[in-house]
Amino acid sequence: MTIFKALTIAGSDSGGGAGIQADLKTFQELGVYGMTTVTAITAQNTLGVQGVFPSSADAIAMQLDSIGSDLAPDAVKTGMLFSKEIIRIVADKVRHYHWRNLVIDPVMVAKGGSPLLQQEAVQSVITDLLPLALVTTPNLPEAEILTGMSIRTLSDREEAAKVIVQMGSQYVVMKGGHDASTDQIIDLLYDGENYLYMENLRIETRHTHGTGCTYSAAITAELAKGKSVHEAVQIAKLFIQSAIEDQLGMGSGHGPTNHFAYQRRQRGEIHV
Ligand SMILES: Nc1ncnc2c1ncn2[C@@H]1O[C@H](COP(=O)(O)OP(=O)(O)O)[C@@H](O)[C@H]1O
Ligand SMILES: Cc1ncc(COP(=O)(O)O)c(N)n1
Repeated sequence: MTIFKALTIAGSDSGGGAGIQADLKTFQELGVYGMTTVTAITAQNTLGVQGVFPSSADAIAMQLDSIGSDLAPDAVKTGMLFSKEIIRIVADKVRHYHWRNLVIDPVMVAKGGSPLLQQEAVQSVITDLLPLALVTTPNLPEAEILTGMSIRTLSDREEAAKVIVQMGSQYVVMKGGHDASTDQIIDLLYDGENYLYMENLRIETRHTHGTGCTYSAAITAELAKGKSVHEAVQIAKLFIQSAIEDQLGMGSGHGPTNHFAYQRRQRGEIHV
């Protein structure tokens, strides 16, 4: 049996719902061997981010070299990258090791409002990282910051996706969870030619900590197994829907999603 390997380059979330922890749980649930490069340690729980401690440049470069020189990942994702310097190192190593199947989740702000990317680093995401990306997964506020556009209508979303593809990402998944004006959540997948809309009813819950991390990790895991981007995104969508729907109810703030739920559903242990 071949076990495929995926690498997450992201921040650690002590609360276990987002970041590296969400990514590894998702890889494991989807049958993919997970590896990590920790870009920062965050002290974090369901109430917010209490501290951010970026890793040193050497620590990041050496983790990437340890993996690159021995354990060739089949797919790679990035999450919290925090600074220009970290982005530059990551981009250099991705190029050096010829890592394909790169998923960029352009994490900027935690749900509670704490910055996870310095403002001055946004331009580095655009110039250093997006040209290397197979898939970029911005939420609506991130898409606005990357493109400088105000995104109100569906045609604004299409236009912004086009701009992100022009910046170099081959595919864009624009996540619609932040559009509070409707009960219908609309994610958009753009491949440079066609737009695919994926719609679902908003699940009423405050437990959405780590949704973006989990979704992009599921896409990465499926790409590692050799799935096409369209197949990977569709499986990831089912994964995140199950994880949001089957609530764990942990913590007194915005709790984690349920990484067990997708497999439990596949095994028939829970029903929609
Ligand atoms: N309340 C919800 N009900 C159903 N799906 C959701 C909900 N919130 C987010 N999602 C889905 O979770 C994924 C992450 O979306 P989003 O919350 O927009 O991104 P982020 O976590 O990066 O801010 C998307 O596929 C989105 O459609
Ligand atoms: C270390 C870390 N990385 C990313 C997020 C974003 O979380 P979300 O997936 O909810 O946008 C987070 N809160 N903490």
